Amino acid sequence: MVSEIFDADRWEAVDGADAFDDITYHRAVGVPVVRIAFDRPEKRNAFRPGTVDELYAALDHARKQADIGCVLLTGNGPSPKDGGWAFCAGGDQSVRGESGYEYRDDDEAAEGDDPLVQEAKAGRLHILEVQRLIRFMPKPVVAVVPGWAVGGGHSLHVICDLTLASADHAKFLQTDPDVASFDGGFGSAYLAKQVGQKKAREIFFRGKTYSAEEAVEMGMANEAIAHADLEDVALEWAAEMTDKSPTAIRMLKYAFNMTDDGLVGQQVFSGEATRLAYMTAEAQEGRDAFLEGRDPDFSEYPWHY
Ligand SMILES: CC(C)(COP(=O)(O)OP(=O)(O)OC[C@H]1O[C@@H](n2cnc3c(N)ncnc32)[C@H](O)[C@@H]1OP(=O)(O)O)[C@@H](O)C(=O)NCCC(=O)NCCSC(=O)CCC(=O)c1ccccc1C(=O)O
Repeated sequence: MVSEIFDADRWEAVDGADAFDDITYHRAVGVPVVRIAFDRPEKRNAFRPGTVDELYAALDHARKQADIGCVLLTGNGPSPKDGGWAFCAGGDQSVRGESGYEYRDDDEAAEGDDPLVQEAKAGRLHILEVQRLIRFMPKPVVAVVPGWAVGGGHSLHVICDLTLASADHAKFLQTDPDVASFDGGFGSAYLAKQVGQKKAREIFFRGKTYSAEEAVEMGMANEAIAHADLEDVALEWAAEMTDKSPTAIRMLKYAFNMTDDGLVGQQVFSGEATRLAYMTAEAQEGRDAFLEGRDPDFSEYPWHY
């Protein structure tokens, strides 16, 4: 069983996904959507360095699939130990070393036997690279939260484009300051854009647990959904989004990002504008003129207003 609320008839494993230990990776049947899930339910889906490597690899694979328009990011469950549900409980504190999270025991570095990584047990904080991948991915990423979203797991739901939460089991909690960690980027400052400054500071400074309904009310989740229906509804939302124009959705995501992402946001949006411009006959005339060793003739192309 992948997860109790996973409908095996609606998904098939992505080729090569069986190489993953800490996540599962599926593609929907008949809908251009993938499902990536943390698969350490006995640890409330906390991530260790290898989990982050796998998550990055799956997300990057999904990013590059031209026939995939939406990613669902979730956590498998329940825990076989106590029946508890989790989206993700953040960094695995049991492998936290002095400079970050360490590869230990069966958690192998993606680089294989790289002696620098293995011998030095270099600490990793590369969940931030995953955050950036989600942010800049040219398609919506939906956090599907079936249980705890805590610490770095809370930050992950914040960075996702949408959040759907189990009305029965989702719980949102920021423990970063309890374990002397702080996500000073999207996890906090972008959260404040969603829920307002006072509420974001309360979430971090107080460390109170919020329900799905409260998360919706304060603007950091889109909808609270009956637990048994959570994945079906997430797939319905994804199907709606992927029926729309890929270019429009991509440009909208980057437009929403741009106001908060400074020059990098402008660069990403503008890069896509350049791609669209390259598709015009006008741009092709510029290229062809260079290749043919002549002056370009743009006289046929209007100065649009
Ligand atoms: C999530 C809890 C609130 C759930 O509580 P409860 O339902 O009572 O279950 P437990 O019995 O506590 O847990 C069950 C089982 O899971 C293990 N576990 C849970 N969370 C973790 C974890 N994070 N690491 C390791 N293990 C975990 C727990 O030990 C139990 O195992 P047993 O073997 O059965 O005993 C509660 O569990 C809880 O509060 N968990 C800790 C949450 C937490 O503090 N997370 C870390 C926050 S810091 C972080 O995520 C850093 C992320 C990061 O990399 C980063 C990097 C750079 C800049 C910023 C960041 C950033 O902060 O995001």
